[in-house]
Amino acid sequence: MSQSILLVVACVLVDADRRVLIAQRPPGGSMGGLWEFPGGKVEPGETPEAALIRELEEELGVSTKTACLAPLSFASHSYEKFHLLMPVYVCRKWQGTPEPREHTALKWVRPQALRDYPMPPADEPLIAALCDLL
Ligand SMILES: Nc1nc2c([nH]c(=O)n2[C@H]2C[C@H](O)[C@@H](COP(=O)(O)OP(=O)(O)OP(=O)(O)O)O2)c(=O)[nH]1
Repeated sequence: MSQSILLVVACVLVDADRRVLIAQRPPGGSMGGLWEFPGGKVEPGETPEAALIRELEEELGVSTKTACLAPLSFASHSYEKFHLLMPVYVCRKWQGTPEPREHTALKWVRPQALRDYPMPPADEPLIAALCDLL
C-alpha cells in the first residue's frame, strides 16, 4: 500500500547544562500525552528552517535564526496513516524563555533520562544520537 510522506521538522533545544527540552502533547489528540521535540509540519513553499523558526515562536515563544540551527539526524517512521520524515536540528542559542503555548507541559531533561518519558515511536532512535552528541 502506498503511503504519503509527511514532512515534519523538529528541534532539540540544548541548554548550558546539556539538558534538552521536551514538550508534552495535549491529551486526547493523536499521540496525546507523549513527549516530543518542539516542531511541526513544513508548509508548502516553506523551507525546513523557516518552518522550525515559526514553530518555535508559535509553540514556545522563543526566537532563533537559521545560523543557530545545526542538523542532527532525522526520523523516518511509518505510522498507520502516513510516513513521517522528520529532519531534526539542534539549537543552543535562542531568545526568550520557552513556555508551553500549545503543549501541556515542558521539561528540561538529560539525554539519558529521555527513556523515562514516553515518546512517539519515530523518536526512539533519536535518543542514542543525542546521548552520543551531549
Ligand atoms: N513536533 C513533533 N512531531 C512529532 C515528533 N515525533 C513524531 O512522531 N511527531 C509527529 C506527531 C504528528 O503526527 C506530527 C507533527 O504534526 P503537528 O504537531 O504539526 O500536528 P498535530 O498532529 O499535533 O496536529 P494537526 O495539526 O495534524 O491536527 O509529527 C516530534 O518529536 N516532534
